[in-house]
Amino acid sequence: MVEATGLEKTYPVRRGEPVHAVRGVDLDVRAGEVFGLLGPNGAGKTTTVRMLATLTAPTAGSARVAGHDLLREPRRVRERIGYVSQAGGVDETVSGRENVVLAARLHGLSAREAARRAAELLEVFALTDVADRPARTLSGGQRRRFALAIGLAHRPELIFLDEPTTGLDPRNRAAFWQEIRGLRDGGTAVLLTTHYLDEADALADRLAIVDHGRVVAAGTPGELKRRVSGDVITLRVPAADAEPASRLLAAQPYVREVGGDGGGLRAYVGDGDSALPALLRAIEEGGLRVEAISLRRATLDDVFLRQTGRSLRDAA
Ligand SMILES: Nc1ncnc2c1ncn2[C@@H]1O[C@H](COP(=O)(O)OP(=O)(O)OP(=O)(O)O)[C@@H](O)[C@H]1O
Repeated sequence: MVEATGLEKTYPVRRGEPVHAVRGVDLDVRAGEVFGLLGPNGAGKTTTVRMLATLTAPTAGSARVAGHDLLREPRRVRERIGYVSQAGGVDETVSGRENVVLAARLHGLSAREAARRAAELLEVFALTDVADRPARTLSGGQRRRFALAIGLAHRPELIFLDEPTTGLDPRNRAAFWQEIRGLRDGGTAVLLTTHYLDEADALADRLAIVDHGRVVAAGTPGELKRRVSGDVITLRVPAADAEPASRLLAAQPYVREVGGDGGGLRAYVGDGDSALPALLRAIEEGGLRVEAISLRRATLDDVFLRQTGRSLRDAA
């Protein structure tokens, strides 16, 4: 669905250094999958998606999108894709239904076909009851679902969703994830951007983690987490003990990698349940003090931490 090679985007800035928003991104999104671009604010996710959706021209690189060359056949690409921006693109002055009908008409459906398609989508997204209210009276969750229906009006093979659940409450988010899974199961490929770790983990079949305009890791959530190792032991020690504690951790045969500082040292281990008591013994024998210790499974944040040295939570 998407094969991108070396995509770059540089924005010229008046009286300033140009901004290298995207610095050489390769992507491969297959039919029938939800693909996630995960990264902090400003990582270049929106710019990448806007390039793939023909909305802004790449400075360098090439891509095939939905079977067509992005640069040579942008109109063909546009016919086959849908795009839902962060803002959502719902016209507030008319009803939700009219929004969907209008989108279908714009893509060349007849008035009758457009009405039928709109009714179908409103049913799928449980919007029929609120479809004829002015769009400005809709809740945030309803508005998001209308934006999705608008993006799907012309039955695209691939839909781009930019931060689809930002601002939704947890219940609406979970419901929206189900809608997105439903799209995929119905054969529409989905490329979405997110800065939520749990969203990428729960929703993406495969993902690329982006930072400063580059892909720093890519794979299924499971593969990425396995790459980090199994479990993470986090220790808080007094500042004076941070250096020796870090050395002591690194010297343990079952510790694969050490990261962080005194505020939160991280030891990546294969099997946390057996490593934890061994580590506690080693610390005691070393005469070091520990203020807090915890064990958890590796998350996508650990993948990001390992690749960039920062936590996605702090970076976002
Ligand atoms: N039109 C523009 N002119 C100059 N710089 C821009 C422009 N659009 C984006 N940028 C810059 O490019 C970088 C990447 O922005 P982009 O919106 O792609 O990131 P993002 O990962 O989608 O983040 P967010 O989630 O905050 O939208 C940022 O530093 C941003 O300020």
